Amino acid sequence: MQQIQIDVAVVGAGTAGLGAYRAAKAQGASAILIEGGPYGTTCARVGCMPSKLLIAAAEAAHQFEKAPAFGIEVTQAPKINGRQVMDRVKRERDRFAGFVVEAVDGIPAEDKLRGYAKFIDANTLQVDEHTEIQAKRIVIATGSRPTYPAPWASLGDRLLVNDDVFEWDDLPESVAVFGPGVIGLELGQALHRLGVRVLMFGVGNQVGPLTDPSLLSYARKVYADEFYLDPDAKVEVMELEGEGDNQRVKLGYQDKQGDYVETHVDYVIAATGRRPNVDKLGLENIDIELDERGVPEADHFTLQTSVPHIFIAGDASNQIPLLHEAADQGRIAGDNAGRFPDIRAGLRRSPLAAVFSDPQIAMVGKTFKEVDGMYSKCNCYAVGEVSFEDQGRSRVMLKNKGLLHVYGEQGTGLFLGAEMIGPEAEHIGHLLAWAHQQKMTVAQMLDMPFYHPVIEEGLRTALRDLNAKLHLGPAMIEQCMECGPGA
Ligand SMILES: Cc1cc2nc3c(=O)[nH]c(=O)nc-3n(C[C@H](O)[C@H](O)[C@H](O)COP(=O)(O)OP(=O)(O)OC[C@H]3O[C@@H](n4cnc5c(N)ncnc54)[C@H](O)[C@@H]3O)c2cc1C
Ligand SMILES: NC(=O)c1ccc[n+]([C@@H]2O[C@H](COP(=O)([O-])OP(=O)(O)OC[C@H]3O[C@@H](n4cnc5c(N)ncnc54)[C@H](O)[C@@H]3O)[C@@H](O)[C@H]2O)c1
Repeated sequence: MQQIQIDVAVVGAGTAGLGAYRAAKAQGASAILIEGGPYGTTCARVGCMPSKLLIAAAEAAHQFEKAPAFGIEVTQAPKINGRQVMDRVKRERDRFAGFVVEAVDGIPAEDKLRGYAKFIDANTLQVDEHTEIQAKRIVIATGSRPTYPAPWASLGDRLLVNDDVFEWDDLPESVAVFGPGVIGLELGQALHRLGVRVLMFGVGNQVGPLTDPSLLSYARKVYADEFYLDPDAKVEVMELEGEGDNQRVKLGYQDKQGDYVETHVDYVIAATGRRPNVDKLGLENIDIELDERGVPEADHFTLQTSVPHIFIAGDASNQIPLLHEAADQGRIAGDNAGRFPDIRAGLRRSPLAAVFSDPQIAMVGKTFKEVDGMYSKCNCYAVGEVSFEDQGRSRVMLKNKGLLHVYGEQGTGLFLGAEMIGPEAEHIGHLLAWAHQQKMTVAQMLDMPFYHPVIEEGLRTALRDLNAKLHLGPAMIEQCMECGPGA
Protein backbone atom coordinates (compact mmCIF):
# COMPACT_ATOMS: atom_id res chain seq x y z
CA MET A 1 0.00 0.00 0.00
CA GLN A 2 1.31 3.44 -0.99
CA GLN A 3 1.90 5.75 2.01
CA ILE A 4 1.40 9.52 1.81
CA GLN A 5 2.02 12.15 4.48
CA ILE A 6 0.30 15.48 3.94
CA ASP A 7 -0.87 18.62 5.73
CA VAL A 8 -4.40 18.66 4.26
CA ALA A 9 -6.38 15.87 2.61
CA VAL A 10 -9.55 16.95 0.80
CA VAL A 11 -12.05 14.15 0.16
CA GLY A 12 -14.15 14.86 -2.95
CA ALA A 13 -13.23 16.98 -5.98
CA GLY A 14 -16.61 18.66 -6.48
CA THR A 15 -17.27 22.38 -6.13
CA ALA A 16 -16.61 22.40 -2.38
CA GLY A 17 -13.55 20.14 -2.63
CA LEU A 18 -11.90 22.11 -5.43
CA GLY A 19 -12.39 25.34 -3.46
CA ALA A 20 -11.08 23.73 -0.29
CA TYR A 21 -7.96 22.40 -2.05
CA ARG A 22 -7.13 25.83 -3.54
CA ALA A 23 -7.73 27.65 -0.24
CA ALA A 24 -5.55 25.19 1.71
CA LYS A 25 -2.74 25.56 -0.85
CA ALA A 26 -3.06 29.35 -0.68
CA GLN A 27 -2.23 29.03 3.03
CA GLY A 28 1.06 27.32 2.12
CA ALA A 29 -0.07 23.84 3.20
CA SER A 30 0.69 20.69 1.24
CA ALA A 31 -2.63 19.27 0.05
CA ILE A 32 -4.07 16.28 -1.77
CA LEU A 33 -7.43 16.07 -3.55
CA ILE A 34 -9.07 12.64 -3.52
CA GLU A 35 -11.86 11.80 -5.98
CA GLY A 36 -13.65 8.48 -6.29
CA GLY A 37 -16.07 9.31 -9.10
CA PRO A 38 -15.74 11.24 -12.35
CA TYR A 39 -14.20 14.71 -12.36
CA GLY A 40 -16.45 17.57 -13.48
CA THR A 41 -18.64 18.26 -10.38
CA THR A 42 -22.26 17.36 -9.74
CA CYS A 43 -23.37 20.88 -10.71
CA ALA A 44 -21.87 20.74 -14.21
CA ARG A 45 -22.37 17.01 -14.94
CA VAL A 46 -25.80 16.12 -13.56
CA GLY A 47 -27.11 19.12 -11.62
CA CYS A 48 -27.49 22.86 -12.16
CA MET A 49 -26.28 23.07 -15.74
CA PRO A 50 -27.97 20.17 -17.58
CA SER A 51 -31.23 20.88 -15.73
CA LYS A 52 -31.14 24.51 -16.88
CA LEU A 53 -30.33 23.37 -20.44
CA LEU A 54 -33.41 21.13 -20.45
CA ILE A 55 -35.51 23.99 -19.05
CA ALA A 56 -34.20 26.35 -21.75
CA ALA A 57 -35.41 23.94 -24.46
CA ALA A 58 -38.77 23.63 -22.70
CA GLU A 59 -39.13 27.43 -22.56
CA ALA A 60 -38.49 27.65 -26.31
CA ALA A 61 -41.27 25.11 -26.96
CA HIS A 62 -43.60 26.89 -24.54
CA GLN A 63 -43.39 30.17 -26.48
CA PHE A 64 -45.48 28.53 -29.23
CA GLU A 65 -48.24 27.78 -26.73
CA LYS A 66 -48.25 31.35 -25.50
CA ALA A 67 -48.11 32.98 -28.95
CA PRO A 68 -51.88 32.84 -29.78
CA ALA A 69 -52.69 34.87 -26.65
CA PHE A 70 -50.69 37.73 -28.23
CA GLY A 71 -52.59 37.37 -31.52
CA ILE A 72 -49.89 35.36 -33.21
CA GLU A 73 -51.29 32.34 -34.96
CA VAL A 74 -49.20 29.22 -34.92
CA THR A 75 -50.48 27.34 -37.93
CA GLN A 76 -48.57 24.14 -37.27
CA ALA A 77 -47.82 22.48 -33.96
CA PRO A 78 -44.09 22.74 -33.25
CA LYS A 79 -42.26 19.45 -33.71
CA ILE A 80 -40.11 18.69 -30.70
CA ASN A 81 -37.20 16.57 -31.82
CA GLY A 82 -36.29 14.73 -28.63
CA ARG A 83 -32.98 13.50 -30.04
CA GLN A 84 -31.89 17.02 -30.91
CA VAL A 85 -33.11 18.39 -27.58
CA MET A 86 -31.06 15.80 -25.67
CA ASP A 87 -28.12 16.20 -28.02
CA ARG A 88 -27.87 19.93 -27.19
CA VAL A 89 -28.38 19.29 -23.47
CA LYS A 90 -25.52 16.77 -23.45
CA ARG A 91 -23.24 18.73 -25.78
CA GLU A 92 -23.49 21.92 -23.74
CA ARG A 93 -23.33 19.97 -20.48
CA ASP A 94 -20.11 18.30 -21.67
CA ARG A 95 -18.70 21.71 -22.53
CA PHE A 96 -19.39 23.04 -19.01
CA ALA A 97 -18.08 19.89 -17.33
CA GLY A 98 -15.08 20.03 -19.69
CA PHE A 99 -14.04 23.40 -18.25
CA VAL A 100 -13.98 21.87 -14.77
CA VAL A 101 -12.00 18.85 -15.97
CA GLU A 102 -9.50 21.22 -17.62
CA ALA A 103 -9.12 23.05 -14.31
CA VAL A 104 -8.51 19.73 -12.54
CA ASP A 105 -5.96 18.82 -15.23
CA GLY A 106 -4.09 21.97 -14.21
CA ILE A 107 -3.60 20.66 -10.66
CA PRO A 108 -0.18 18.98 -10.23
CA ALA A 109 -0.43 15.16 -10.56
CA GLU A 110 1.15 14.62 -7.12
CA ASP A 111 -1.72 16.60 -5.55
CA LYS A 112 -4.44 14.29 -6.97
CA LEU A 113 -5.46 10.78 -6.07
CA ARG A 114 -8.19 8.62 -7.62
CA GLY A 115 -10.32 6.38 -5.40
CA TYR A 116 -12.83 6.38 -2.56
CA ALA A 117 -11.47 7.49 0.82
CA LYS A 118 -12.56 6.30 4.23
CA PHE A 119 -11.38 7.04 7.74
CA ILE A 120 -9.20 4.46 9.49
CA ASP A 121 -8.69 6.87 12.39
CA ALA A 122 -8.96 10.64 12.84
CA ASN A 123 -5.71 11.27 10.93
CA THR A 124 -5.62 8.29 8.57
CA LEU A 125 -7.53 7.82 5.33
CA GLN A 126 -7.48 4.68 3.23
CA VAL A 127 -8.13 5.22 -0.48
CA ASP A 128 -9.56 2.08 -2.13
CA GLU A 129 -7.07 -0.69 -1.49
CA HIS A 130 -4.04 1.18 -2.81
CA THR A 131 -3.08 4.12 -0.59
CA GLU A 132 -2.94 5.14 3.05
CA ILE A 133 -2.77 8.85 3.81
CA GLN A 134 -1.58 10.35 7.06
CA ALA A 135 -3.15 13.82 7.09
CA LYS A 136 -2.74 16.51 9.71
CA ARG A 137 -6.08 18.01 8.67
CA ILE A 138 -8.97 16.65 6.61
CA VAL A 139 -11.81 18.33 4.68
CA ILE A 140 -14.85 16.16 3.93
CA ALA A 141 -16.42 17.43 0.67
CA THR A 142 -18.15 14.30 -0.58
CA GLY A 143 -21.42 15.84 -1.84
CA SER A 144 -24.82 14.12 -1.78
CA ARG A 145 -26.79 11.57 -3.78
CA PRO A 146 -30.47 10.95 -4.53
CA THR A 147 -32.44 8.97 -1.99
CA TYR A 148 -35.76 7.11 -2.44
CA PRO A 149 -37.70 4.34 -0.70
CA ALA A 150 -35.76 1.06 -0.98
CA PRO A 151 -38.64 -1.01 -2.49
CA TRP A 152 -38.62 1.21 -5.59
CA ALA A 153 -35.34 -0.44 -6.63
CA SER A 154 -37.45 -3.37 -7.85
CA LEU A 155 -38.31 -1.19 -10.87
CA GLY A 156 -34.75 -1.82 -12.12
CA ASP A 157 -33.69 0.46 -14.98
CA ARG A 158 -37.24 1.87 -15.22
CA LEU A 159 -36.45 3.80 -12.02
CA LEU A 160 -34.39 6.90 -12.77
CA VAL A 161 -32.74 9.73 -10.87
CA ASN A 162 -31.59 13.08 -12.24
CA ASP A 163 -28.23 11.68 -13.41
CA ASP A 164 -30.00 9.18 -15.71
CA VAL A 165 -32.26 11.79 -17.33
CA PHE A 166 -29.23 13.66 -18.62
CA GLU A 167 -27.95 10.50 -20.32
CA TRP A 168 -31.10 10.06 -22.44
CA ASP A 169 -30.59 10.05 -26.23
CA ASP A 170 -34.27 10.78 -26.80
CA LEU A 171 -37.28 11.92 -24.80
CA PRO A 172 -39.62 9.19 -23.53
CA GLU A 173 -43.38 9.20 -24.07
CA SER A 174 -44.31 9.33 -20.38
CA VAL A 175 -42.85 9.60 -16.87
CA ALA A 176 -44.11 9.65 -13.31
CA VAL A 177 -42.12 12.09 -11.19
CA PHE A 178 -42.15 11.38 -7.47
CA GLY A 179 -41.31 14.45 -5.38
CA PRO A 180 -42.55 17.95 -6.37
CA GLY A 181 -39.48 19.46 -4.66
CA VAL A 182 -36.87 21.53 -6.43
CA ILE A 183 -35.57 18.83 -8.77
CA GLY A 184 -39.00 17.32 -9.46
CA LEU A 185 -40.60 20.66 -10.34
CA GLU A 186 -37.76 21.73 -12.61
CA LEU A 187 -37.40 18.44 -14.47
CA GLY A 188 -41.09 17.49 -14.46
CA GLN A 189 -42.35 20.80 -15.85
CA ALA A 190 -39.57 20.92 -18.47
CA LEU A 191 -40.41 17.40 -19.66
CA HIS A 192 -44.12 18.27 -19.78
CA ARG A 193 -43.38 21.31 -21.95
CA LEU A 194 -41.25 19.13 -24.21
CA GLY A 195 -44.26 16.93 -24.91
CA VAL A 196 -43.64 14.13 -22.39
CA ARG A 197 -46.76 12.96 -20.51
CA VAL A 198 -45.93 13.79 -16.89
CA LEU A 199 -47.66 12.67 -13.72
CA MET A 200 -46.24 14.23 -10.55
CA PHE A 201 -46.85 12.81 -7.09
CA GLY A 202 -45.88 14.27 -3.72
CA VAL A 203 -46.48 13.66 -0.04
CA GLY A 204 -47.78 15.96 2.67
CA ASN A 205 -48.80 18.73 0.23
CA GLN A 206 -45.28 20.15 0.04
CA VAL A 207 -44.40 21.86 -3.25
CA GLY A 208 -40.89 23.24 -3.85
CA PRO A 209 -39.06 24.75 -0.86
CA LEU A 210 -41.95 27.12 0.08
CA THR A 211 -43.06 27.34 3.71
CA ASP A 212 -45.59 30.21 3.56
CA PRO A 213 -49.10 28.66 3.51
CA SER A 214 -50.55 31.20 1.02
CA LEU A 215 -47.68 30.74 -1.40
CA LEU A 216 -47.82 26.98 -1.01
CA SER A 217 -51.47 26.85 -1.91
CA TYR A 218 -50.84 29.18 -4.88
CA ALA A 219 -48.01 26.90 -6.04
CA ARG A 220 -50.13 23.77 -5.74
CA LYS A 221 -52.77 25.33 -7.98
CA VAL A 222 -50.60 27.04 -10.55
CA TYR A 223 -48.50 23.97 -11.42
CA ALA A 224 -51.50 21.63 -11.23
CA ASP A 225 -53.26 23.87 -13.78
CA GLU A 226 -50.49 22.97 -16.22
CA PHE A 227 -49.76 19.27 -15.60
CA TYR A 228 -51.02 16.47 -13.38
CA LEU A 229 -49.73 17.23 -9.88
CA ASP A 230 -51.07 15.65 -6.74
CA PRO A 231 -48.92 16.92 -3.84
CA ASP A 232 -50.56 14.51 -1.40
CA ALA A 233 -50.84 11.44 -3.58
CA LYS A 234 -52.03 7.97 -2.72
CA VAL A 235 -50.15 5.66 -5.06
CA GLU A 236 -51.13 2.08 -4.39
CA VAL A 237 -49.47 0.16 -7.23
CA MET A 238 -46.07 0.68 -8.80
CA GLU A 239 -44.75 -2.39 -10.61
CA LEU A 240 -43.06 -3.51 -13.80
CA GLU A 241 -45.14 -4.94 -16.62
CA GLY A 242 -44.00 -6.41 -19.93
CA GLU A 243 -40.55 -7.30 -21.23
CA GLY A 244 -37.68 -5.58 -23.03
CA ASP A 245 -38.66 -2.54 -25.09
CA ASN A 246 -42.31 -3.11 -24.19
CA GLN A 247 -41.62 -2.96 -20.50
CA ARG A 248 -43.54 -0.21 -18.66
CA VAL A 249 -44.26 0.76 -15.09
CA LYS A 250 -47.85 0.12 -14.06
CA LEU A 251 -49.18 2.73 -11.64
CA GLY A 252 -52.39 2.53 -9.65
CA TYR A 253 -53.36 5.62 -7.69
CA GLN A 254 -56.31 7.52 -6.33
CA ASP A 255 -56.77 10.68 -8.36
CA LYS A 256 -57.60 13.99 -6.74
CA GLN A 257 -61.33 13.14 -6.83
CA GLY A 258 -60.62 9.91 -4.96
CA ASP A 259 -61.23 7.63 -7.97
CA TYR A 260 -58.84 4.75 -8.54
CA VAL A 261 -56.87 5.17 -11.80
CA GLU A 262 -54.53 2.73 -13.49
CA THR A 263 -52.00 3.86 -16.07
CA HIS A 264 -48.58 2.97 -17.50
CA VAL A 265 -45.48 5.12 -17.81
CA ASP A 266 -42.09 4.54 -19.42
CA TYR A 267 -40.14 5.60 -16.34
CA VAL A 268 -40.46 6.60 -12.72
CA ILE A 269 -38.19 9.51 -11.79
CA ALA A 270 -37.33 9.62 -8.09
CA ALA A 271 -36.86 13.24 -7.02
CA THR A 272 -37.61 12.53 -3.38
CA GLY A 273 -34.59 14.27 -1.83
CA ARG A 274 -30.85 13.80 -1.47
CA ARG A 275 -28.66 12.46 1.33
CA PRO A 276 -25.13 13.54 2.22
CA ASN A 277 -22.39 11.07 1.16
CA VAL A 278 -21.05 10.43 4.64
CA ASP A 279 -22.43 6.96 5.35
CA LYS A 280 -19.54 5.07 3.72
CA LEU A 281 -16.76 7.27 5.08
CA GLY A 282 -15.88 5.08 8.06
CA LEU A 283 -17.07 7.78 10.49
CA GLU A 284 -17.66 4.99 13.02
CA ASN A 285 -13.85 4.79 13.28
CA ILE A 286 -13.56 8.32 14.65
CA ASP A 287 -15.14 9.91 17.68
CA ILE A 288 -17.08 12.69 15.93
CA GLU A 289 -20.44 14.26 16.85
CA LEU A 290 -23.16 13.50 14.32
CA ASP A 291 -26.60 15.03 13.70
CA GLU A 292 -29.82 13.04 13.38
CA ARG A 293 -28.97 12.18 9.77
CA GLY A 294 -25.54 10.83 10.74
CA VAL A 295 -23.74 13.90 9.36
CA PRO A 296 -20.84 15.46 11.32
CA GLU A 297 -22.03 18.56 13.16
CA ALA A 298 -20.07 21.62 12.08
CA ASP A 299 -19.78 25.25 13.10
CA HIS A 300 -21.72 27.42 10.63
CA PHE A 301 -18.92 29.98 10.28
CA THR A 302 -15.74 27.88 10.45
CA LEU A 303 -17.03 24.52 9.13
CA GLN A 304 -15.04 22.87 11.91
CA THR A 305 -16.47 19.61 13.25
CA SER A 306 -16.25 18.35 16.84
CA VAL A 307 -12.83 16.89 15.89
CA PRO A 308 -10.87 20.15 15.62
CA HIS A 309 -8.70 19.17 12.62
CA ILE A 310 -11.63 17.81 10.55
CA PHE A 311 -13.78 20.19 8.49
CA ILE A 312 -16.81 19.54 6.30
CA ALA A 313 -18.17 21.51 3.32
CA GLY A 314 -20.80 21.49 0.56
CA ASP A 315 -23.75 19.11 0.27
CA ALA A 316 -21.95 16.66 2.58
CA SER A 317 -22.41 19.12 5.45
CA ASN A 318 -26.24 18.87 5.38
CA GLN A 319 -26.44 22.66 5.67
CA ILE A 320 -27.63 24.44 2.49
CA PRO A 321 -27.27 22.15 -0.56
CA LEU A 322 -26.72 24.82 -3.21
CA LEU A 323 -23.84 25.55 -5.53
CA HIS A 324 -22.81 28.98 -4.21
CA GLU A 325 -22.99 27.63 -0.66
CA ALA A 326 -20.76 24.67 -1.60
CA ALA A 327 -18.24 27.10 -3.09
CA ASP A 328 -18.27 29.36 -0.01
CA GLN A 329 -18.12 26.47 2.44
CA GLY A 330 -15.30 24.79 0.53
CA ARG A 331 -13.24 27.96 0.57
CA ILE A 332 -13.81 28.51 4.31
CA ALA A 333 -13.11 24.86 5.24
CA GLY A 334 -9.96 24.71 3.06
CA ASP A 335 -8.68 28.03 4.36
CA ASN A 336 -9.13 26.88 7.94
CA ALA A 337 -7.59 23.48 7.26
CA GLY A 338 -4.61 25.27 5.71
CA ARG A 339 -4.17 27.78 8.52
CA PHE A 340 -5.08 25.38 11.40
CA PRO A 341 -5.02 25.84 14.40
CA ASP A 342 -5.43 29.61 13.79
CA ILE A 343 -8.90 29.27 12.28
CA ARG A 344 -11.20 32.12 11.20
CA ALA A 345 -14.95 32.63 10.77
CA GLY A 346 -15.73 32.88 7.06
CA LEU A 347 -18.31 35.01 5.30
CA ARG A 348 -21.71 33.31 5.23
CA ARG A 349 -23.99 35.22 2.92
CA SER A 350 -27.71 35.88 3.26
CA PRO A 351 -29.72 32.79 2.31
CA LEU A 352 -30.88 32.84 -1.32
CA ALA A 353 -32.46 30.02 -3.31
CA ALA A 354 -34.19 30.00 -6.70
CA VAL A 355 -36.22 27.33 -8.45
CA PHE A 356 -36.24 27.59 -12.25
CA SER A 357 -39.81 26.42 -12.71
CA ASP A 358 -42.42 28.66 -14.35
CA PRO A 359 -43.49 30.60 -12.37
CA GLN A 360 -40.13 30.62 -10.65
CA ILE A 361 -39.72 30.39 -6.89
CA ALA A 362 -37.33 32.42 -4.73
CA MET A 363 -36.53 32.16 -1.04
CA VAL A 364 -34.54 34.94 0.70
CA GLY A 365 -33.31 35.45 4.25
CA LYS A 366 -35.54 33.87 6.86
CA THR A 367 -38.35 31.66 5.59
CA PHE A 368 -41.93 32.26 6.71
CA LYS A 369 -41.62 29.22 8.97
CA GLU A 370 -38.51 30.64 10.65
CA VAL A 371 -39.98 34.15 11.00
CA ASP A 372 -43.23 32.82 12.40
CA GLY A 373 -41.35 30.52 14.79
CA MET A 374 -39.22 33.39 16.12
CA TYR A 375 -41.70 36.28 16.16
CA SER A 376 -45.27 35.01 16.38
CA LYS A 377 -45.42 34.84 20.20
CA CYS A 378 -44.73 38.59 20.54
CA ASN A 379 -46.80 39.39 17.45
CA CYS A 380 -43.82 41.39 16.22
CA TYR A 381 -43.62 40.75 12.51
CA ALA A 382 -45.75 41.74 9.55
CA VAL A 383 -46.20 40.40 6.04
CA GLY A 384 -46.35 42.61 2.95
CA GLU A 385 -47.95 41.12 -0.14
CA VAL A 386 -48.25 41.63 -3.84
CA SER A 387 -50.08 39.52 -6.39
CA PHE A 388 -48.53 39.55 -9.85
CA GLU A 389 -51.87 38.81 -11.51
CA ASP A 390 -52.64 42.50 -12.04
CA GLN A 391 -49.08 43.79 -11.98
CA GLY A 392 -48.47 45.98 -15.02
CA ARG A 393 -45.35 44.62 -16.71
CA SER A 394 -46.17 41.04 -15.73
CA ARG A 395 -49.54 41.36 -17.51
CA VAL A 396 -47.91 43.00 -20.54
CA MET A 397 -45.70 39.94 -20.94
CA LEU A 398 -48.40 37.43 -19.96
CA LYS A 399 -46.26 36.38 -17.04
CA ASN A 400 -48.88 37.54 -14.55
CA LYS A 401 -48.96 34.55 -12.24
CA GLY A 402 -47.55 34.76 -8.77
CA LEU A 403 -47.43 36.05 -5.27
CA LEU A 404 -44.67 37.69 -3.21
CA HIS A 405 -44.60 37.89 0.58
CA VAL A 406 -42.02 40.05 2.35
CA TYR A 407 -41.50 39.81 6.10
CA GLY A 408 -40.46 42.70 8.38
CA GLU A 409 -39.82 43.27 12.08
CA GLN A 410 -42.21 45.46 14.04
CA GLY A 411 -40.55 48.47 15.65
CA THR A 412 -37.25 48.42 13.74
CA GLY A 413 -38.72 47.95 10.27
CA LEU A 414 -35.90 45.50 9.52
CA PHE A 415 -36.40 43.38 6.40
CA LEU A 416 -36.32 39.75 7.57
CA GLY A 417 -36.93 37.64 4.50
CA ALA A 418 -39.22 36.79 1.61
CA GLU A 419 -40.85 33.95 -0.27
CA MET A 420 -41.96 34.38 -3.85
CA ILE A 421 -43.57 32.42 -6.62
CA GLY A 422 -43.77 34.54 -9.73
CA PRO A 423 -42.13 36.09 -12.76
CA GLU A 424 -38.36 36.71 -12.72
CA ALA A 425 -38.14 35.47 -9.14
CA GLU A 426 -34.46 34.64 -9.70
CA HIS A 427 -33.76 38.38 -10.18
CA ILE A 428 -36.14 39.77 -7.54
CA GLY A 429 -34.58 37.21 -5.18
CA HIS A 430 -31.15 38.74 -5.77
CA LEU A 431 -32.36 42.30 -5.03
CA LEU A 432 -33.93 41.06 -1.83
CA ALA A 433 -30.89 39.01 -0.79
CA TRP A 434 -28.61 42.00 -1.31
CA ALA A 435 -30.94 44.16 0.82
CA HIS A 436 -31.09 41.42 3.47
CA GLN A 437 -27.32 41.08 3.66
CA GLN A 438 -27.01 44.87 3.97
CA LYS A 439 -29.47 44.61 6.90
CA MET A 440 -31.71 47.21 5.29
CA THR A 441 -35.00 48.37 6.72
CA VAL A 442 -38.11 48.32 4.58
CA ALA A 443 -38.01 52.14 4.46
CA GLN A 444 -34.41 52.07 3.16
CA MET A 445 -35.40 49.56 0.49
CA LEU A 446 -38.24 51.86 -0.57
CA ASP A 447 -35.71 54.70 -0.95
CA MET A 448 -34.05 52.76 -3.77
CA PRO A 449 -34.93 53.57 -7.42
CA PHE A 450 -37.65 51.62 -9.23
CA TYR A 451 -38.02 52.00 -13.00
CA HIS A 452 -41.31 51.88 -14.89
CA PRO A 453 -42.78 49.63 -16.18
CA VAL A 454 -40.91 46.71 -14.60
CA ILE A 455 -41.76 43.64 -12.54
CA GLU A 456 -39.77 45.15 -9.67
CA GLU A 457 -42.63 47.63 -9.21
CA GLY A 458 -44.52 44.66 -7.80
CA LEU A 459 -41.78 44.32 -5.20
CA ARG A 460 -42.24 48.00 -4.33
CA THR A 461 -45.96 47.40 -3.79
CA ALA A 462 -45.21 44.52 -1.41
CA LEU A 463 -42.69 46.68 0.48
CA ARG A 464 -45.17 49.56 0.76
CA ASP A 465 -47.77 47.15 2.06
CA LEU A 466 -45.26 45.84 4.60
CA ASN A 467 -44.23 49.36 5.68
CA ALA A 468 -47.87 50.26 6.26
CA LYS A 469 -48.50 47.07 8.24
CA LEU A 470 -45.43 47.83 10.37
CA HIS A 471 -47.05 51.27 11.04
CA LEU A 472 -44.00 52.95 9.54
CA GLY A 473 -45.63 54.40 6.43
CA PRO A 474 -48.98 55.46 4.98
CA ALA A 475 -51.71 52.96 4.19
CA MET A 476 -51.57 51.51 0.70
CA ILE A 477 -53.44 53.49 -1.96
CA GLU A 478 -55.60 51.11 -4.01
CA GLN A 479 -54.99 52.69 -7.43
CA CYS A 480 -51.75 54.65 -7.06
CA MET A 481 -51.65 56.76 -10.25
CA GLU A 482 -48.35 58.47 -9.54
CA CYS A 483 -46.83 54.99 -9.23
CA GLY A 484 -47.40 54.42 -12.96
CA PRO A 485 -50.21 52.41 -14.56
CA GLY A 486 -50.32 48.85 -13.32
CA ALA A 487 -47.45 49.37 -10.87
C1 LIG B 1 -30.56 18.09 -10.69
C2 LIG B 1 -29.88 19.11 -9.80
C3 LIG B 1 -30.01 20.45 -10.10
C4 LIG B 1 -29.37 21.40 -9.31
N1 LIG B 1 -29.53 22.71 -9.64
C5 LIG B 1 -28.94 23.66 -8.86
C6 LIG B 1 -29.06 25.03 -9.21
O1 LIG B 1 -29.69 25.39 -10.21
N2 LIG B 1 -28.46 25.94 -8.41
C7 LIG B 1 -27.76 25.56 -7.30
O2 LIG B 1 -27.25 26.45 -6.58
N3 LIG B 1 -27.62 24.26 -6.95
C8 LIG B 1 -28.19 23.31 -7.72
N4 LIG B 1 -28.04 21.99 -7.39
C9 LIG B 1 -27.25 21.65 -6.19
C10 LIG B 1 -25.73 21.69 -6.48
O3 LIG B 1 -25.47 20.95 -7.65
C11 LIG B 1 -24.98 21.12 -5.30
O4 LIG B 1 -25.31 21.85 -4.13
C12 LIG B 1 -23.47 21.21 -5.48
O5 LIG B 1 -23.10 20.67 -6.70
C13 LIG B 1 -22.75 20.46 -4.34
O6 LIG B 1 -21.35 20.49 -4.52
P1 LIG B 1 -20.41 19.57 -3.63
O7 LIG B 1 -19.00 19.98 -3.91
O8 LIG B 1 -20.86 19.57 -2.24
O9 LIG B 1 -20.66 18.10 -4.17
P2 LIG B 1 -20.21 17.37 -5.53
O10 LIG B 1 -20.01 18.31 -6.66
O11 LIG B 1 -21.18 16.26 -5.70
O12 LIG B 1 -18.78 16.77 -5.17
C14 LIG B 1 -18.60 15.70 -4.29
C15 LIG B 1 -17.55 14.77 -4.88
O13 LIG B 1 -17.11 13.87 -3.89
C16 LIG B 1 -16.87 12.62 -4.49
N5 LIG B 1 -16.87 11.61 -3.41
C17 LIG B 1 -17.92 11.18 -2.67
N6 LIG B 1 -17.52 10.31 -1.73
C18 LIG B 1 -16.17 10.19 -1.88
C19 LIG B 1 -15.18 9.45 -1.18
N7 LIG B 1 -15.47 8.68 -0.14
N8 LIG B 1 -13.89 9.55 -1.61
C20 LIG B 1 -13.57 10.34 -2.65
N9 LIG B 1 -14.46 11.07 -3.35
C21 LIG B 1 -15.75 11.00 -2.95
C22 LIG B 1 -17.98 12.48 -5.51
O14 LIG B 1 -17.62 11.54 -6.51
C23 LIG B 1 -18.09 13.92 -6.02
O15 LIG B 1 -17.30 14.12 -7.18
C24 LIG B 1 -28.61 21.00 -8.18
C25 LIG B 1 -28.46 19.64 -7.89
C26 LIG B 1 -29.09 18.70 -8.69
C27 LIG B 1 -28.90 17.25 -8.37
N1 LIG C 1 -32.62 25.55 -8.62
C1 LIG C 1 -31.85 25.07 -7.66
O1 LIG C 1 -31.15 25.78 -6.96
C2 LIG C 1 -31.81 23.59 -7.41
C3 LIG C 1 -32.29 22.70 -8.35
C4 LIG C 1 -32.28 21.36 -8.05
C5 LIG C 1 -31.77 20.92 -6.85
N2 LIG C 1 -31.30 21.79 -5.95
C6 LIG C 1 -30.82 21.33 -4.63
O2 LIG C 1 -30.96 19.94 -4.51
C7 LIG C 1 -31.63 19.64 -3.30
C8 LIG C 1 -32.39 18.35 -3.44
O3 LIG C 1 -33.50 18.52 -4.31
P1 LIG C 1 -34.72 17.50 -4.28
O4 LIG C 1 -35.76 18.03 -5.19
O5 LIG C 1 -34.20 16.12 -4.48
O6 LIG C 1 -35.18 17.54 -2.78
P2 LIG C 1 -36.34 18.39 -2.07
O7 LIG C 1 -36.18 18.14 -0.63
O8 LIG C 1 -36.39 19.78 -2.58
O9 LIG C 1 -37.70 17.71 -2.58
C9 LIG C 1 -38.04 16.39 -2.30
C10 LIG C 1 -39.56 16.29 -2.42
O10 LIG C 1 -39.91 14.92 -2.44
C11 LIG C 1 -41.07 14.75 -1.64
N3 LIG C 1 -41.10 13.34 -1.25
C12 LIG C 1 -40.36 12.70 -0.31
N4 LIG C 1 -40.66 11.39 -0.29
C13 LIG C 1 -41.61 11.19 -1.24
C14 LIG C 1 -42.33 10.05 -1.70
N5 LIG C 1 -42.12 8.85 -1.18
N6 LIG C 1 -43.21 10.23 -2.70
C15 LIG C 1 -43.43 11.43 -3.25
N7 LIG C 1 -42.78 12.54 -2.85
C16 LIG C 1 -41.88 12.43 -1.86
C17 LIG C 1 -40.86 15.73 -0.49
O11 LIG C 1 -42.08 16.02 0.15
C18 LIG C 1 -40.31 16.92 -1.25
O12 LIG C 1 -41.34 17.72 -1.77
C19 LIG C 1 -32.52 20.85 -3.06
O13 LIG C 1 -32.80 21.00 -1.68
C20 LIG C 1 -31.69 21.98 -3.57
O14 LIG C 1 -30.89 22.49 -2.54
C21 LIG C 1 -31.32 23.13 -6.21
